[in-house]
Amino acid sequence: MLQSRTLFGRPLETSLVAVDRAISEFRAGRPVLLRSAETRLLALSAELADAELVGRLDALASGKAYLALTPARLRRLGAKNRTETGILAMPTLDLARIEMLALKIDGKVDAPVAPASALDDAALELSRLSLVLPATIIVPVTAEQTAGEPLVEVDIEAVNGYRAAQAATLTIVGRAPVPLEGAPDTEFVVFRGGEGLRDQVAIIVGNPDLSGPVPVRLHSACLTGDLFGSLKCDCGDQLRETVQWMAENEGGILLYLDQEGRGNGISNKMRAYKLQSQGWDTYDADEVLGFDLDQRHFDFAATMLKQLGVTRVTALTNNPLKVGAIKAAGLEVDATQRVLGRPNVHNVRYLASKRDRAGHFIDMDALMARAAPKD
Ligand SMILES: Nc1nc2c(ncn2[C@@H]2O[C@H](COP(=O)(O)OP(=O)(O)OP(=O)(O)O)[C@@H](O)[C@H]2O)c(=O)[nH]1
Ligand SMILES: [Zn+2]
Repeated sequence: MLQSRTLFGRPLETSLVAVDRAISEFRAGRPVLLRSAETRLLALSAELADAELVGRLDALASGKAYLALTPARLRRLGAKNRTETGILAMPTLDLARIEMLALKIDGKVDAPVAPASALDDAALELSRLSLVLPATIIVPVTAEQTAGEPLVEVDIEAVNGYRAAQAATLTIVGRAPVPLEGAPDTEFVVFRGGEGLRDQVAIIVGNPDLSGPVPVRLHSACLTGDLFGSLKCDCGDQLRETVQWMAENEGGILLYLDQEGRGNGISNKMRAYKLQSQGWDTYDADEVLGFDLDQRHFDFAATMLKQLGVTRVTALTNNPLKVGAIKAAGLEVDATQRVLGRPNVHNVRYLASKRDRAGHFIDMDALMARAAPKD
């Protein structure tokens, strides 16, 4: 067994390292070997497959290959009211068919959809962790068939336990004062681990009183909005206005979380934006790509807060999901406070969709009173 071997006295493989390796391999468009006690299968990202590799896997598959798809994608392909992951048999692995089912806007289910196994679900979880499209080509294999291949192998439990294990290993790796415009008394604290593929940052503004409810904002990364002032969303305004508000009041903590695109990653967010430019709303666009309303988890953010000594918070958000997640993770939420962005012609539909489809507490009249001069 791999686990009993060591590297300079360290276990050669921990489940976290195994999944990290599997993510790298998966993102590079290579098959990963997923194992349960009974079954072994090769999992390959549908988005990254090419004809040559698909041909080789087809030779190995003896007609037993299939494609695993999320309920969201299956609904978009015409499987009405689908709520479970499903698989479509691929007696021959055919790249054009894979692309039709996994990627095309006008794709349609063209064969019966069978229930997925726990291992298939883990294969899709691997694609989500890898921030590629959630559609996975699967080839069941025997140990003999892959003997000698330098495959990265990972257990189903390791994949399913990865997010929790990442949250449990969160550690502060650096902290320093970073004076900000309008908030000169600010400290950045960097944590290793958590969600996404990068480190997380806590921005402590002023000197919040940790014995009382601390004003806290969980802010998911938005490259376009936060950095470039994109007019398509409200993120940049929310980010800067929150920091400003904290600096002008009793301080607070903003967690800047590596959850670009509601956890879908920047490439999928840009695909969703392309669909939005063709008329889809923010949630329907994500569904076409195979994603649920929201991919984010916030339990690791609660762990960051606990490590900073916070037990009670005033949550600065309009998103009920964030409030629920902080409470579920064992922190007290004393109050919530709305974070108004600025509406403009480009983001008003997005804001209305958040209110109507994801239950965000957004008062459109209060918001419209703040219409930005820049549009
Ligand atoms: N998939 C997808 N993600 C988007 C889109 N527009 C913005 N985002 C992402 O949505 C997330 C917004 O996160 P937050 O600003 O933390 O907040 P929120 O969930 O809207 O809740 P609030 O706390 O009320 O702001 C960011 O990760 C953005 O990158 C979109 O059209 N599609
Ligand atoms: Zn944004």
